[in-house]
Amino acid sequence: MVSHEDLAVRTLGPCRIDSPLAERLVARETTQHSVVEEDRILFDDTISMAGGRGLPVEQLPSLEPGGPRKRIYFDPAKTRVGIVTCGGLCPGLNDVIRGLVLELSRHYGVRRIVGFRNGYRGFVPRYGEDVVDLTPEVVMHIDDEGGTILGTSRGEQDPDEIVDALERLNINILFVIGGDGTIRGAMDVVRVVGERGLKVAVVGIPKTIDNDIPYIDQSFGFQTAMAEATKSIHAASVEARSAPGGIGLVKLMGRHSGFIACYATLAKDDADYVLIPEVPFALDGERGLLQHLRRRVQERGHAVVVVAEGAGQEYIEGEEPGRDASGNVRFGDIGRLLRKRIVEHLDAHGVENNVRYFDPSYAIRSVPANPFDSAYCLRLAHAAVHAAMAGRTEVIVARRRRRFVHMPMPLAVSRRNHVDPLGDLWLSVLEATGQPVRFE
Ligand SMILES: Nc1ncnc2c1ncn2[C@@H]1O[C@H](COP(=O)(O)OP(=O)(O)O)[C@@H](O)[C@H]1O
Ligand SMILES: O=P(O)(O)OC[C@H]1O[C@](O)(COP(=O)(O)O)[C@@H](O)[C@@H]1O
Ligand SMILES: [Mg+2]
Repeated sequence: MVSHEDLAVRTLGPCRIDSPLAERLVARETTQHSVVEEDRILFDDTISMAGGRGLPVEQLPSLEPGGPRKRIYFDPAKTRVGIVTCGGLCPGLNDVIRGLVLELSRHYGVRRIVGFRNGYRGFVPRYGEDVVDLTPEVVMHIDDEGGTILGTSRGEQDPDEIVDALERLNINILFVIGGDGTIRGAMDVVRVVGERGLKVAVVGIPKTIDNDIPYIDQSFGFQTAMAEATKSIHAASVEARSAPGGIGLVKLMGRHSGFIACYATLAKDDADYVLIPEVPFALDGERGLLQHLRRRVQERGHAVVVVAEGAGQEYIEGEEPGRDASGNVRFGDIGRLLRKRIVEHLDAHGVENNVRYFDPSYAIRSVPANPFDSAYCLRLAHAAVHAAMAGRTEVIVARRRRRFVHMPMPLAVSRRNHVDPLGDLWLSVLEATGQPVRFE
């Protein structure tokens, strides 16, 4: 249960400097579309959850609103900013970089902005990475391309070496664009900054196509990645419907969460089965997937199976799951295993089958952001600049229930966002595919 204390935002100190945006901050008030900076946003959004706390309303857990403050902590003329992108690629990384640079330079008059190359290793001398001067001219059109102009990496780095670089370059604000690993790394940086008594704001923009960041509406890039995934599902459906016993099989990224598989299926309502890490499934047996799939192919002549890469790992034999440089699990290939088991099962029952296996893998995350994610990335970047200039630190900016908020980093990494097997998203998938609630 998230408490009031979990939502407290750290600041570097009082805001005494008039914001350059002050004249734009006309008499705002809290409405359904905006929140004044003195107000807060309730965390619970149902009567039962809020009422269940038995607390007076002002003690209910609440989040600090995002957005520009009338007074800021940093003097823009003396502020130097660093930006880093870490972890896997995600549509919109360049949009966030671009948004940060344009907001800082155009609206706050911050002139010195550098990009660190290839993730956190960009701070560490032994990698010999140069920093990149970021100006509006440099970033103006980078959002046309996928990936990140700064490069990224995985693998832990020494936070003391990162803070050494911040001190050498006299950086006052660091924006980290990354997922749970990056945010954990940023918390180590915040710890060392505090130990050294430095006044450096560290603000995160949460990133992952997996949508596994908790308590936020959706991570940027997720919508673009799932839209890209629908192309493979549609192709699988065309192939399946074009051959006797046609079976289209699509494996999608998402690591431990099945959101991409679920939403891509709902968007392109062509799939007969969706398999996700959150819902175990029996392969064999009278009520197993293979029997059900065989009957579906016999009755209908074709079928499409969408499998999230983290599903069914219990069936991967002889392969110890690897780990990447950051310690994230590297899965066995459930798509290849399913293809093998489906062909064996249908052959054994004399059912003609033509299985077409699609693994778009990196293709769904290396594309440029779609217009929704581009706009979302720009707004996240604006919120991140407002938060940092106001001296907020050890926070991520996030969109929650349609409002931009400051979420403490410890909360952002306290758990992983998963598809709820009892939730409405999974129910919609079951309704769309017609698959049984359980294969057991
Ligand atoms: N548990 C951790 N503690 C501290 N830093 C971490 C941790 N996990 C990852 N990092 C740092 O964050 C970077 C990105 O993490 P990774 O898990 O690869 O991607 P993501 O941030 O997208 O989850 C790594 O290169 C590493 O420097
Ligand atoms: O890029 P790698 O190291 O091959 O990792 C692939 C993994 O990265 C992801 O794309 C997500 O990466 P991040 O969480 O680091 O953004 C997963 O969906 C996928 O399993
Ligand atoms: Mg991660």
